[in-house]
Amino acid sequence: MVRMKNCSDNRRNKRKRNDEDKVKESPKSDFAALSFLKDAKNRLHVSRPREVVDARNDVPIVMMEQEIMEAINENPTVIIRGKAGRGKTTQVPQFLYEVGIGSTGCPLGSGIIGVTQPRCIAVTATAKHVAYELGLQLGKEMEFYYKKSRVIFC
Ligand SMILES: Nc1ncnc2c1ncn2[C@@H]1O[C@H](COP(=O)(O)OP(=O)(O)OP(=O)(O)O)[C@@H](O)[C@H]1O
Repeated sequence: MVRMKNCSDNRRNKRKRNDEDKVKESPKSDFAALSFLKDAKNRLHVSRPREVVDARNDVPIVMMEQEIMEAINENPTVIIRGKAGRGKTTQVPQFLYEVGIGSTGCPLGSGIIGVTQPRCIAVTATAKHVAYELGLQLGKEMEFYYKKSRVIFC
């Protein structure tokens, strides 16, 4: 599980330092999939508008991109727990998209990056927001559906 950190909490800061030590002790470079994800040629080019770049800097989860991607690389299932508005829904799909997950040749599997939402209105709003942040055309490069299952597919 990746748990999002609250910097004002001393206990969590202590845990953060411990986590950093663990990362130093166990280099992750042996994983084939991680090599793929780190290889710049597999990354998809995303050109975000300046205001999007600035806005994303204020979203807490963006600072945890590397930690989250390493967890995804090493585990079949990853649970990310964090307060509302921290960026789980809108940012994690962007992390995946940018490194080429879902694209042909990815060792973690090709296909789609799928996001679910519990309400129709959230489906539309989230899809529009993520498409805007990634500079993708909704309906062409990114799709969304809300039928009985209320599932959004990006
Ligand atoms: N449709 C939207 N329009 C504008 N800004 C949005 C939209 N959706 C999300 N955001 C912005 O992105 C930030 C992260 O939102 P996101 O939905 O990814 O958080 P979350 O951690 O998934 O929250 P929750 O647990 O409630 O689903 C929000 O704080 C908000 O500033």
